[in-house]
Amino acid sequence: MFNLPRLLLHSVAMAGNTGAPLLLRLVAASVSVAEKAGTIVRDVFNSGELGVVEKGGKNDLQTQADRSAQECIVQSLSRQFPKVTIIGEEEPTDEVVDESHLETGLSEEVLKAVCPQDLQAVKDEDVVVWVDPLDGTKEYTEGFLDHVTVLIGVAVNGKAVAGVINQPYYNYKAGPGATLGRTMWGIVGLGAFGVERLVPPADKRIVTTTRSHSNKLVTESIEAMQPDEVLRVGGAGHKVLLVIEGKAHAYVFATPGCKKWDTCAPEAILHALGGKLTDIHGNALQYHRDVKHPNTGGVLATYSDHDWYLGRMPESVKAAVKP
Ligand SMILES: Nc1ncnc2c1ncn2[C@@H]1O[C@H](COP(=O)(O)O)[C@@H](O)[C@H]1OP(=O)(O)O
Ligand SMILES: [Mg+2]
Ligand SMILES: [Mg+2]
Ligand SMILES: [Mg+2]
Repeated sequence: MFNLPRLLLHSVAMAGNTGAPLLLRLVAASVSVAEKAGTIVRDVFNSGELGVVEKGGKNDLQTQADRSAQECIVQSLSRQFPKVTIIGEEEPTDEVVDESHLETGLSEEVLKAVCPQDLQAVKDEDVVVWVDPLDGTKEYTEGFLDHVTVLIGVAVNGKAVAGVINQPYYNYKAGPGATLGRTMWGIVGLGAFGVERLVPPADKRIVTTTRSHSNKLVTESIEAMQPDEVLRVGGAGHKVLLVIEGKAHAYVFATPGCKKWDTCAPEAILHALGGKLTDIHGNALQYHRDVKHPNTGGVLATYSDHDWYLGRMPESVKAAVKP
C-alpha cells in the first residue's frame, strides 16, 4: 500500500521516457506527428475544399493540406523541442494555431530502439529538422494520391541521419478491406522500419523521374541512362520509396527544383537501408541551418551502380546543374 504511489510515479516517468537520447525522442515525436499530418491531408481532400494557391506558377502550388499539415508538424515539434531548429517548406501564417492539429504522442516503437552510439549525445543545437508537410502537391491536386508523402527529416551537423515518411494514401487502390496509409522511419546506423528493401528486376533498367517538373536537362539525362522503362511520377519521397521497394533502379532528377525538405527524410531512410542519395555529380547533400534551400546540383538516388549513373551523366547537363 505504502509503496504504490511511488511505483505509479515511476511508471509515468517511464512512459514519458525522459531519459531517452534527444534523437530518439525527436524521431518518436516525428512518427506520431507525421501520422497526424497524414490524417489532416486525407481530411482536407475529403472536405473537397483544397484551397489551392499558386506560389510560383501552376507547377508550384500550395493547398490547405500543405498549410495545415505544416502547422501540425512545426507547432507540435517546436512546443516539445523549443531549442531545435525546424525549417518547413511553407511560410508560417499569422493565423491562430488550431489546437486540434497538435500532437503530443511519442512512438513507443522508436523509444524502444537502441540509439546508434555516435548519435547518443546529439544536442539541440546540433539538429535541424527539415519539414515537407506535403510532398507531391501538384499530384495531390490532380488525384494521384499515392504520390503524396509527409516528410520529416532530421539532420545532425549538416548530415541527414534520421527520417520519417508518412504516405497517407498507401493502399488506396487495394480495396475497402486494406489499411489506408503507412508510416516509415529510419536512423542511419540502426535501420529502417515500416518499409522493406525489395530488389528490382535484374533483366532491365527502370528509372524514375519527375512527372510535373520536366525540362530539357531532365529529358537528356534520362535518355543518357538508356532505361528500358521510365516511371514519371510525383514527389521526391514517393520516388525514393520506388527505389527502396525495387520498383525502380534509380531516381534521376538533373535540375534544381528539389529542396532540402524534399530530400532529407528520404535520404536518411534510403541510407539507413544501404542505399545512396547525392547530387548528380556525386556530392553529398548538406543540411545545416544556413544552407541554401534548393538542391541546385540535382538528385540521384540508387541502391547499386551509383557510379555508373554518375558516369553516364552528360557533361552538358553537369555544366548546367551545378551544386
Ligand atoms: N520546379 C519546382 N518548383 C517547386 N517545387 C518543386 C519543383 N521541382 C520539384 N519540386 C518539389 O520536389 C518534389 C519532387 O519533384 P517532382 O514531383 O517534380 O519529381 C515536388 O513534389 C515538389 O515538392 P512539393 O510538392 O512538396 O512542393
Ligand atoms: Mg511545394
Ligand atoms: Mg516536396
Ligand atoms: Mg511540399
